[in-house]
Amino acid sequence: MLDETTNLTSLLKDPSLLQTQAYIGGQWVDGDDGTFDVDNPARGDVIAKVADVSRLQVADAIAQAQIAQKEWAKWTGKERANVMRKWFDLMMANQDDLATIMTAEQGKPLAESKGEIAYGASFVEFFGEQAKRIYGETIPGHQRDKRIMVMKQPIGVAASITPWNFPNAMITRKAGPALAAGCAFVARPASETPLSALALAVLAERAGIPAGVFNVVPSNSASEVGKEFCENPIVRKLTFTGSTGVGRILLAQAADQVMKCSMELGGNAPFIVFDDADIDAAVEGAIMCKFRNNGQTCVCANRIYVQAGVYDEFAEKLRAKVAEMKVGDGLAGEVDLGPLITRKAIDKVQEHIADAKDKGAEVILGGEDHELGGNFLHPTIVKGATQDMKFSTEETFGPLAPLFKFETEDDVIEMANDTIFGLASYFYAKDLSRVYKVAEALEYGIVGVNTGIISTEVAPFGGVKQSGLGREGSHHGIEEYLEMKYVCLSV
Ligand SMILES: NC(=O)C1=CN([C@@H]2O[C@H](COP(=O)(O)OP(=O)(O)OC[C@H]3O[C@@H](n4cnc5c(N)ncnc54)[C@H](OP(=O)(O)O)[C@@H]3O)[C@@H](O)[C@H]2O)C=CC1
Ligand SMILES: O=C(O)[C@H](O)CS(=O)(=O)O
Repeated sequence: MLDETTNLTSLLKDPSLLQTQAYIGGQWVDGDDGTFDVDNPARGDVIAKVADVSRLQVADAIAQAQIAQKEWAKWTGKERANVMRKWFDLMMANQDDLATIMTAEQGKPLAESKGEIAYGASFVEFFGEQAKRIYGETIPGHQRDKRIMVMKQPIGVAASITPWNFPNAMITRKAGPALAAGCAFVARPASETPLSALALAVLAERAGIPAGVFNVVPSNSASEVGKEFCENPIVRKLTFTGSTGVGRILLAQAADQVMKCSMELGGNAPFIVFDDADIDAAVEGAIMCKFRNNGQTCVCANRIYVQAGVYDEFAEKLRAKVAEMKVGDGLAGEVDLGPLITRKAIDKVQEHIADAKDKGAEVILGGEDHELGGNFLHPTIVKGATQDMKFSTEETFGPLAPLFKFETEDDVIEMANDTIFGLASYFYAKDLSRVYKVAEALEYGIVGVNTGIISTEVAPFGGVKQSGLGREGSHHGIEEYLEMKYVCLSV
């Protein structure tokens, strides 16, 4: 645990994983704009001062990436796969230290951080294997003297902007397919959590990923970096994970270059419990879905709809289980819920609770400030939630579980789909006909059936409507970093 006498370095088996300089073209460099502070969300202490790169330094990283990419693309898929496997192995060998760094800067419980390191590493492993399987095709000619080929080639330099909630996996979910495809990569991590990204660079260098192929440009000015990424003609791919609002800004900025964009944006996930569900399983699933990362994920249940006949039973069983959840410093030992990332995040949750109460909801657990103070909050459950309350249209991004009561299948499908978002959705039911019909009717990119956790590298993760563009993970994920070339031969 961090305190006045214990700093982050002393908690690490390999302190060299804690880097605060930028990693550009294979060199560790100071920021031309000085440094910015990284805080520990549990205690508020400054744990590191990290290089604040300038826009010129970002441009330099892009230029170096362009040079490196031309060589990297000449490597065979197998050669790329081999160094990516080493990167994966190093991530797993250093899982404890990477997790400690993550919890120190992001706050999630150590066990969740360890889980994220394995999840993040799985994208490097999976796409390293995919590097050997990037296939083109031949197509029967349209004339007797024509032969048609289709080639898949790397798009070039990819730039990435990622959020603080998954400081490792959101980067590797992009860098994995990018590097496997033969692209070079410039990563701009969230200002709250740059240390995890820089630790990834340390291991990429050790794995033998060539200088300039993987670059990390931490900065305190997100918009300046975003503009360089969008306006620099060398960048041909922008990949973003974050809020829909910022996604819109970046899409508008990238339009001038007609840049290929992947957008993993906000969500407002419905979690539906039908009267034929296994209620105990649904309670377990709701807890995992709602309170993972303290509710700070884009796929967390944001609205929990329970059919009238089982509403009170579900509410009481959920309340009893959540009341047992332990809140505390993620580094301090067995806790279920760490701090939220900032005080601003707390204020948003409190705003949603106050709004619900003003409109008639009943708080059956939590709701008040936590005795630990700071960024800690009691997990909260409200009954009597209705569609006019703020959490029905806004992502809470915190430990608030609003319980809505519904009567019929048609009613709940209409309410669940009544949002601009379309990322993840979940429901619990046993009847096969109902399962099939509801899965078809939900307007979301992801549907979890009798499960609250859907995250895996082997499946296509992404949203519809205003939750995003493109897919990450699965064999589909690498297509985001490839261009298709049609070759017509006259023979
Ligand atoms: N679909 C998905 O997979 C995910 C979606 N999200 C969504 O993101 C939100 C929470 O994460 P949060 O970090 O607050 O989201 P933000 O969109 O505020 O930030 C995401 C990233 O974008 C950067 N950024 C902010 N403004 C700009 C800009 N004008 N130009 C370029 N970059 C910018 C941020 O930098 P800085 O931190 O320095 O401000 C951060 O690195 C929620 O809405 C959540 O649903 C989050 C994770 C995953
Ligand atoms: O940032 C997020 O919320 C992640 O995309 C969710 S997951 O992929 O870790 O489930």
